[in-house]
Amino acid sequence: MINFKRQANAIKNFKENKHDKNDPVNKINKNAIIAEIKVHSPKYGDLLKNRKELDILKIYEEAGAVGISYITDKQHFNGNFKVFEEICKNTELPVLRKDFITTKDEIEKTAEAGASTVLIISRLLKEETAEFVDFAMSCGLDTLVEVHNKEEIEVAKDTKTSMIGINNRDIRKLELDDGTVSLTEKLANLIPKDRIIISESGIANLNDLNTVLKYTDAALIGTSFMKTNFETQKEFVKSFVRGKYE
Ligand SMILES: O=C(O)c1ccccc1NCC(=O)[C@H](O)[C@H](O)COP(=O)(O)O
Repeated sequence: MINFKRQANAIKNFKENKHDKNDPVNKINKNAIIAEIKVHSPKYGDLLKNRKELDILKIYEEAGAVGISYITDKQHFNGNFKVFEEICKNTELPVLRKDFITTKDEIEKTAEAGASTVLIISRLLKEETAEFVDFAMSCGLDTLVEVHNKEEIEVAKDTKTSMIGINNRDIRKLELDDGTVSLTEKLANLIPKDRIIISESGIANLNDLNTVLKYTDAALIGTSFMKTNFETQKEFVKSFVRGKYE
């Protein structure tokens, strides 16, 4: 029995059943998309625009996302941990907490909130990355270890993480760069195939998506989904979930 609350399992299941015409869900849901409820972008400002996070959650669920991401960092992304808890409570989908985690207390807090996955940034935790992954796993969480260059991939490979995320943006620039999906093309082949690979950030359209999905198992998308207005958001996200797969 697949536990869909576990992000790594959900992505594997999505991939394995992609071509199964008898599976009523995966017949139409072709691409594994982690959809981010992103309330603020350092570059574009307010992205929520008077909408409610839980309404966006519903739209993402109905559009067939494989998981949900939420940034709890307040300083740059205007995140709110209480909202994160509400999101976890109100969905059967696995939820990823994105933040600049540097303490084990924050990992425990993430598990207590009912999240599936916690982001572990190798650039931030350096030689402590493996220890933080082990700790998160002992709390029952999946881990997404984020990398942005070859050296960070080496760090990620030395951990037990099930998922490695290539961030197409340089997080040090706090999103004032647009990111480039060519980074995923460049780095994905350096990651062992026994890990689930996720391309994160800067995926703006179906061309970008098709590019990253040639190399990865899933894509994490926030800004372009949030910039679409409420009326057309479901169809827009659906177009990414069902998009042409080469
Ligand atoms: O990625 C990080 O290291 C990170 C850590 C803490 C807060 C935010 C962080 N990055 C921003 C994002 O997570 C992006 O919003 C996400 O990857 C979606 O990207 P985009 O589609 O370009 O909005």
